Amino acid sequence: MTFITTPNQQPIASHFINGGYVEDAAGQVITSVYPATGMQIAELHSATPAIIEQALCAAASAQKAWAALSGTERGRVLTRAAHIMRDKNRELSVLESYDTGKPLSETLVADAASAADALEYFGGLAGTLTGEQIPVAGGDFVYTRREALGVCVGIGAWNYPIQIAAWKAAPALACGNAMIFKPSEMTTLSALKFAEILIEAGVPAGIFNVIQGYGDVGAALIDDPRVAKVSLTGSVPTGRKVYAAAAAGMKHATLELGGKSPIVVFEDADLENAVSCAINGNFYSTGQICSNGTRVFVHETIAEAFVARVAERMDNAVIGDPMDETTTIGPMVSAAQCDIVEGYVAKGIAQGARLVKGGKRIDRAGFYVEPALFDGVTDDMAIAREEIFGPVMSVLTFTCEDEVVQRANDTEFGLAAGVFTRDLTRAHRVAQAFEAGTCYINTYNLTPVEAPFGGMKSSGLGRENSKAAIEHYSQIKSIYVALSSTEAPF
Ligand SMILES: NC(=O)c1ccc[n+]([C@@H]2O[C@H](COP(=O)([O-])OP(=O)(O)OC[C@H]3O[C@@H](n4cnc5c(N)ncnc54)[C@H](O)[C@@H]3O)[C@@H](O)[C@H]2O)c1
Repeated sequence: MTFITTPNQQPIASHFINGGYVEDAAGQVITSVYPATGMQIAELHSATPAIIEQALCAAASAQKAWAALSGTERGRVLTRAAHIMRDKNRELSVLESYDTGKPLSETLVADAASAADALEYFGGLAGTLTGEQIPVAGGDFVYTRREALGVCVGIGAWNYPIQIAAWKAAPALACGNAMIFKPSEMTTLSALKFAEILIEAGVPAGIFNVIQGYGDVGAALIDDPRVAKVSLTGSVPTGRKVYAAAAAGMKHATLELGGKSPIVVFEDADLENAVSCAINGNFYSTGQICSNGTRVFVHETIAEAFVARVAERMDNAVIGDPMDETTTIGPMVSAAQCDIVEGYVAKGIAQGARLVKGGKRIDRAGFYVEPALFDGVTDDMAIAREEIFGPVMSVLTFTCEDEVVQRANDTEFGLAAGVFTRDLTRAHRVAQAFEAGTCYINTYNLTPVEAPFGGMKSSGLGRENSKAAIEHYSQIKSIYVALSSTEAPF
């Protein structure tokens, strides 16, 4: 086994407010750990009330001037930021791999690159955001303006830190809002670099701020009357708390939450394609993806062949050093996340599922666990009902379409779903019957910025990416214009 080094990744300071780094050492310590070694790479501080106040003041005082620019001017800056991100893709990817433990083979293509896509897409859209002119009785008319909400708060999860920051900031800034972003306390580093890049591109100071902290910092931001909106990426329990806090202040909310998504493989599917997509849809990012298809329903006539092929291909996984570009499975983000996986593997076995392979903690430094494959899983088992957020694939069998659609939808979640079949009408029929925000036919887990992404049921509210995101970062004002005088009854 090769020795993995743990280079220091200490940022200039913990927070980025009003165009520069800021520190307040009185804040609770947040230790950043490299998941491949378990060793510290940085030490930051949670935001104190003084830091929170500084960020709110900066955002509130910068926002109106930013909103007063034309959309084209705002878009030009965001597009420039996209180019800078692409130029710095390797540097950002290396940092993201240190922060999350995800292999560089992934971060080079999926993290900063996706963030750059968001900046480019919403930069292009910014100049096209217009209202409409509505003729009404008597020659009068109404025109509408699409206006910014004001100060928005973004709160991130730890699995895709820079992508989450950009998926929230790009539409927010395109619409003329300011943002305060609180990364997950597990992955504090890349949002600071993202803030630096926005400044370098010409985003005015105060328009995008990063403050670190645990849940209490996120909660304090949402409660502040200067905040108009919160967008959270996180778990369902946190989503419920954030939605309740937003409701109390009558604020806008976008919630990107967890899932337990189904992949349905019919007997006529291209088996190798379905196997590839199930592998990606369960083990990419070591299974730490909200939309993963962790309930794989396979038609009973091909289930044996499907499981055998997945198991065979799992032998080709390269588990190891995230910085080695041949590595395809890195560590999990934390020891706690490994414990959760081990707990679910034990529950799966105890409840009668067959562990085909994997699922064991790997005896080495860092937070490594083998990807796990279960078959013989039934709908009532914990591994088929609860979000694990780790590399555990559960294979269930089915007999007919109506039955599998009903079982696929029998969950509190509704984030994503996939169907694999060569029958075109069945593919569309099943995709339309899925109760999920993002559905796939003969592929899985692709999230291009042009397409809406988000959940139904407990998986969330609102949509990120695409033109749909604009609705969630702007509000419409109607202005009635009278062309004649108004009569009064007296
Ligand atoms: N739907 C999506 O787009 C998407 C994407 C990635 C991850 N996720 C979900 O995120 C979860 C994993 O991430 P996690 O463990 O970081 O989630 P989490 O819910 O524990 O934390 C998410 C964020 O919320 C903050 N937070 C916690 N309590 C808060 C409160 N009361 N008020 C405000 N903020 C608070 C945390 O500090 C963190 O920044 C999984 O459930 C996963 O499915 C969803």
